[in-house]
Amino acid sequence: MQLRQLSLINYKNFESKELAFDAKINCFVGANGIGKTNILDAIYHLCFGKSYFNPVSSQNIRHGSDFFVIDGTFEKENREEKIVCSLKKNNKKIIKRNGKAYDRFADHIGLLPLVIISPADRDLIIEGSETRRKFIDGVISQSDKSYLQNLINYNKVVSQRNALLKYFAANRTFNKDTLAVYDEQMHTYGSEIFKKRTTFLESFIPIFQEQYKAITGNTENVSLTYESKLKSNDLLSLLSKSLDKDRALQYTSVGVHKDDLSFEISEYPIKKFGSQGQQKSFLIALKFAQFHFMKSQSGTTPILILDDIFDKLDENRVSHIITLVNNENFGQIFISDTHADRTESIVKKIHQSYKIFKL
Ligand SMILES: Nc1ncnc2c1ncn2[C@@H]1O[C@H](COP(=O)(O)OP(=O)(O)OP(=O)(O)O)[C@@H](O)[C@H]1O
Repeated sequence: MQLRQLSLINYKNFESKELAFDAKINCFVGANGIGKTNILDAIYHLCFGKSYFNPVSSQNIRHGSDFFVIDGTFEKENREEKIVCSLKKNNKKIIKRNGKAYDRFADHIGLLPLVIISPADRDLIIEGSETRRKFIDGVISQSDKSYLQNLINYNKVVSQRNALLKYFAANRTFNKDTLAVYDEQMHTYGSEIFKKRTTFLESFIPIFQEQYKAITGNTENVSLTYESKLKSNDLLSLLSKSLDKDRALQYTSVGVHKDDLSFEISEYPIKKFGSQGQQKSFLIALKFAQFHFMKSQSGTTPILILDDIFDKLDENRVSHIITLVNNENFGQIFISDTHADRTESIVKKIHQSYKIFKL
């Protein structure tokens, strides 16, 4: 799959921009704040219907304008896919595929697989567990629509259960039977989510380990572990055990909405004990593993976006990444970097066709 052309109107700092891409490697180079990441984000926007960096859609409209349009022509399995994503201030966003607007944006997800690696991914290491759950859920949902539906149903039941716990506390009352209805539903949806997360991670973790070894030259010992209380108990008994606690807290303290991933280097949390380069390598391995997983699930080679990934990596690691990109049949790649010379010398080593856009 590849993106052939991109045109932007009033998207972030671009009033108007037209770009035609190389089928393999495209690099955006230029000074800080010039708009390199904004172009990458526009590509992400076309594939996912939203920005990777700014979830408030209206803030992606260029200051002083009242709409944006992103227009891209992709080629997937020898078919042209023309995607237009537009937003007018105070209106709903519209995403059109070959001239036809989607009723549900969720239907667009998965059509154009893409993996992005950006400095913002550091949140996966430093932020709370929600970011890591979102990562797993995002990867699984792209190839499994029923997982996404289960997740939506589960989250709805959790908020209803929380509202009920609050109601009980406010009115100094309690009804075991009403709560049991929610517990049953949480158990049904939650067990399915737990099963799919477990199966996903069983195949994902070895790919991740392989990628990390390839990036670092097998010099470090890292681990990625799925943490869930459902590993040792079913959700119904967990809910029953934590009933007194939940009533006191007025929210549901156990369930798959509390699952996490633990990231360790030499058996210590990478958040506290990993260097910046080690953390970056860990994130790149995580995203490369996502790339391979998505490729095997969808049969389509995702677009790969590498936003500013070379900073803080030593020459060895950069050269291992180049070897990986060379060997492993990656498809179209978009790269941003502030150093034009560094980028050119790196992409030359990839031995593929490339285009450099100086912004
Ligand atoms: N809605 C908007 N309207 C106008 N300009 C915007 C808007 N949103 C962001 N910008 C501008 O976009 C610029 C940032 O662009 P971007 O993040 O793409 O830079 P970059 O080239 O990747 O820089 P760096 O090398 O520092 O990462 C900033 O100057 C910012 O003010």
